[in-house]
Amino acid sequence: MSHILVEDLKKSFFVSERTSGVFGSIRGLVQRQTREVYALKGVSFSLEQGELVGYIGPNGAGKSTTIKILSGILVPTSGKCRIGGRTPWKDRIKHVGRIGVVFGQRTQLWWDLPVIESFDLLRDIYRVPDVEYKKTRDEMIDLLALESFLNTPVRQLSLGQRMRCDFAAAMLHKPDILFLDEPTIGLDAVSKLAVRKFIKTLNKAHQVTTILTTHDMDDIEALCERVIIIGGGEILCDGSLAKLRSQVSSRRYLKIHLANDDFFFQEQGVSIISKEGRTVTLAFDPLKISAASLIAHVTSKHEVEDLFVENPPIEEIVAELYANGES
Ligand SMILES: Nc1ncnc2c1ncn2[C@@H]1O[C@H](COP(=O)(O)OP(=O)(O)OP(=O)(O)O)[C@@H](O)[C@H]1O
Repeated sequence: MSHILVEDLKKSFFVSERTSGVFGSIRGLVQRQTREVYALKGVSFSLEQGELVGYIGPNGAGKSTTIKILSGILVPTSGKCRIGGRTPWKDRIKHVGRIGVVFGQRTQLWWDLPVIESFDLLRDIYRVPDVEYKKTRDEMIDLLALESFLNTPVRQLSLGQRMRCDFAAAMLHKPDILFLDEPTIGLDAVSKLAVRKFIKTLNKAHQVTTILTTHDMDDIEALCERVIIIGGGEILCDGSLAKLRSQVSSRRYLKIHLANDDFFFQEQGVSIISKEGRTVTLAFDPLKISAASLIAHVTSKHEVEDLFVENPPIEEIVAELYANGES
């Protein structure tokens, strides 16, 4: 049985509309105009225990609405959602004991309290037995190297330190599901790598089913074998990064470092994307010309110092999918 099962989830909101002008304002006082906004238009997916999935989409796509429904904060307009055999918004109290949430943009720790006291408060809120609490807490302190700032008030921590504490806080009640919302936003390169390593460890060692929402495609490439893309309240693609690439285009790039400045090349299915100094980038369709024949063509006509075949960056693929979803 799937750990998370979502079937044809729909959610709409009614938003007030204001008519412009004085008459519009007066009419608005007596007769409120509303408009229905569809945040989710029938979203379906399922996740097995221990899966780590990237849930991505442009602004306003419906990511937060989905996560709020999955956490039991919002009730959908229609559709089904079962997590560990429970319906989140119906069994809310039991459900929140099974989930952990980390927001890159805000903390669940108490700003003025030392980190360790925030942890103790969370133990009381989630009613974690003391022996179990100490075991998990010490494991997290170790894994995330928190020892040196456990007695520092949260407001005095750097963003990287705070994020590590937030991860520990989310794990203290040993959830089997984690919702991560932009967990690396604003972090420096070293802290980003540390957070990604920790997410991987948690996911593998504890079999925590993890849904990661992010706009950072490096997070996705580093962490997710599977990606679900949502756009305009609908699922645009669900599968591996390889599937995602093949769904959009088979395009590849050949980057060439030339031995001298001159470059002239014409071939069907090949276009010159850029030429900067002696570095030329060609785009080609491997269904029309193989990388091997293209390289043979180029090297028969030009003296080449080095060359690489590259996939389009994942940002480019995702942007194309978002654009297709809008059209
Ligand atoms: N409480 C609400 N009332 C009215 N409309 C809402 C509400 N919450 C979300 N929406 C609308 O639903 C749509 C989806 O919003 P949602 O916040 O789920 O998107 P998102 O993918 O999380 O976007 P972002 O990346 O910007 O956070 C948007 O059009 C948004 O304006």
